[in-house]
Amino acid sequence: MQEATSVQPELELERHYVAGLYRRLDALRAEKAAQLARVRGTGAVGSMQNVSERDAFATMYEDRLAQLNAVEERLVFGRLDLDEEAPDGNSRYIGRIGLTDEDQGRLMIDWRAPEAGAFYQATALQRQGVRRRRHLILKNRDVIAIEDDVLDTALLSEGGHQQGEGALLAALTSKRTGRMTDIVSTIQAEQDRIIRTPLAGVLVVQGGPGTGKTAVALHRAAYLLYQHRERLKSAGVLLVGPSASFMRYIERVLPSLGETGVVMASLGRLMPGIRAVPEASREAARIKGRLDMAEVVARAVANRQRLPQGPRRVVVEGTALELHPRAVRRARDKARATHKPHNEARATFVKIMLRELADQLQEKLEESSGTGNSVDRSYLIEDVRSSRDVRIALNLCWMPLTPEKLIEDLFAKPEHLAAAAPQLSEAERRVLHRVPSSAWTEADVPLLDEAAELLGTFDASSGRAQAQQEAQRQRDIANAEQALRNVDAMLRETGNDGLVDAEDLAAMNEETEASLTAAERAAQDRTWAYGHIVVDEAQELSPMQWRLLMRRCPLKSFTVVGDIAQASSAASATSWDAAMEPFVGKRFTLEELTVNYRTPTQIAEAAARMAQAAGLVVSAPKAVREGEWAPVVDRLPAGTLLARLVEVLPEEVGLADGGLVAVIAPAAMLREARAAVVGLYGARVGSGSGGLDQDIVVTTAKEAKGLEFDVVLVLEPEQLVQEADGTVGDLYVAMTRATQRLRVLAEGTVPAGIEA
Ligand SMILES: Nc1ncnc2c1ncn2[C@@H]1O[C@H](COP(=O)(O)OP(=O)(O)OP(=O)(O)O)[C@@H](O)[C@H]1O
Repeated sequence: MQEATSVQPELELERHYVAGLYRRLDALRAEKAAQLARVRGTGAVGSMQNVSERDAFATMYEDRLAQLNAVEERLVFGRLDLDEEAPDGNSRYIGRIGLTDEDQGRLMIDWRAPEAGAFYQATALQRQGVRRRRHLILKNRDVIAIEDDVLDTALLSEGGHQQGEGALLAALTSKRTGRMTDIVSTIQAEQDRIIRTPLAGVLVVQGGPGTGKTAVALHRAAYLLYQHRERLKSAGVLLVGPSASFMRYIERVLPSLGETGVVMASLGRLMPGIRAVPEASREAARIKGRLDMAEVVARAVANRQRLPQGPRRVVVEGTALELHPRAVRRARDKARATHKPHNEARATFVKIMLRELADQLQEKLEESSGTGNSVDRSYLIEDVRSSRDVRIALNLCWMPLTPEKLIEDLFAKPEHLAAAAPQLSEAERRVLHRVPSSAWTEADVPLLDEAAELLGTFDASSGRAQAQQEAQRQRDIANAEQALRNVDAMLRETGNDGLVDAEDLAAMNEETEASLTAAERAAQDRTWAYGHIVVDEAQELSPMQWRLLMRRCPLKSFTVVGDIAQASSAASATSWDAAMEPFVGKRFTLEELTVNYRTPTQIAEAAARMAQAAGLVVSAPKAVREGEWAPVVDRLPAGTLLARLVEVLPEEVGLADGGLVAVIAPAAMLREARAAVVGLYGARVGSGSGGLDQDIVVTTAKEAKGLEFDVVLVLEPEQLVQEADGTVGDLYVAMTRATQRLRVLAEGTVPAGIEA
């Protein structure tokens, strides 16, 4: 039973309490700022150890200060009144972080703490000891309204309540800003259950459009970091989304939940140092996404370990030697038997070959100088090694390679691809052909990653780069441990006794790894093993992209959210079973979200009807609210679409009333549609999720994936379908981006179902 109260005394009481919470927040901020200034003020003198300790402290205070600053908005949003009288009373305040007073008395509970679970879970049927759940609605630092869910009917007789707009509805109907906000104050029970699922294993969350999958994924990342801070802070959490504009759309949510240590990457950025563009050819994307491309890459690597056609003559210090295919094969087999990556196994190959040639050289020298005159072997090996002939010959057999070079050659040299990919038809191989130095695409990234895995470090003939990396990692860890051991000394040195409490010390213990920027290191290190990976819009991933991500998390701890019906990329999954099977078999848990929080009923139903008419199996979620408008469809004579767009746009912008308007166009129309809209609105027009002052966006369905807008205009739906090889996934996505209003402009046929 939901009630809102405007009873003045209750409101006054909450205002008073919330003002106290903000005072405490201010005090903590001032305290941390002072500690930070003091630590910085100690200067960079002293031993390395002191400097690293000071840096560790500074990072700890910076992190805490950043967290305290991030929670300003809607610091507190709930109160639970309980049956049980606890030592600190029978009310609990729920907020973004935990707060205690100077005497460690509890003022507010972190929403992720187990005791806060009932705020999201309790119902009238299963009260979980909750008598009343109160939502506090804040504007800046002031409580402007309170709204009660009374779960214990005995309380109802207290009277004085009146119906009001729910906190949830208020959140759902608010204007969009182009940036996602957190939902921490209104997480619904089915979402909360998923957010709090234990860390281990693969959790797949299927949900139709607008069911809060992205929101749930982000809150789950924050929850897991809170619950498993020690483990996840050092190993890190990776969050993967479909595009750069999507990453921009969600980037503020985790910081607003006080979490900054998550590595976020779009599919084009999963390989450090590579900034990939979308794959233009759907057919190329489909082929490159196939799992057997892993074998193709493996064969391409093996093919770079070559045998000479026949004996090859090499000259060392004026003496002619022979490189025999037989000897090369023996060395190659031994090098392969090390099971090391290509560049690292090369060292074994080279060593054996140098020995073999040195033997020959020794024999020849001894022959020419008469028996019994032995020659110093170490000189011989050096002579062989420094011979240009030998270097060229050995490189031809086993060239050190970068992943970029291997994959570039694979697609630029038809004979390389033919040898590595006999299973592809000639037509398929032609699709993959491209000129050297082409831009890397999203579909190349997993191939580059596969190649990197099989090639190993480029500078590995000496193993130097790897050794350096390992040494740096060891130094980092040693530094962190040292800093911890000397915490007491540091406290004395900086005069911080008493200001750093046990909690801070514990936090430092946990965060020292982060102070060595686990997230930054992880983002730059292709071989980093994450503690958990969250994948959004996961239906789009190709098998090869999954393979890459599985490699990044050997523990196979994943949160995977998506909607199979929205799949539109060429190599996307047709079911979660099919997507997961190659990697975890049936060992994943499938959860479903069933309520659409974004799209009003009329639009949600139109989109579902259209999808079903096209034969798509959609889990059509129940929309949580009615909209003001039914979808509008303009059927237009040929050649008039853009003129009509220019005509109706001002009306739609007016109806958006300061909110966001998106024009979603087929790729082939994008340029002219943008020109038409820019002609009207100039610099107000943006792309992706829009910029600061860009409240009108012209974009493709692919770019709009995961985003939302108050008003959506879909141009030429039939063409959107054609561009996606006749599938309606993109159109379904486009229609379900609207939070208020949808208008469809069509010169061609209007797909069945859009109109009731
Ligand atoms: N419990 C909630 N309280 C308030 N708002 C919510 C809640 N759940 C979801 N929303 C809002 O609903 C909208 C849709 O959520 P979200 O983008 O996470 O859905 P989605 O399932 O990822 O959608 P899609 O698959 O269509 O991209 C967002 O504006 C989100 O903030």
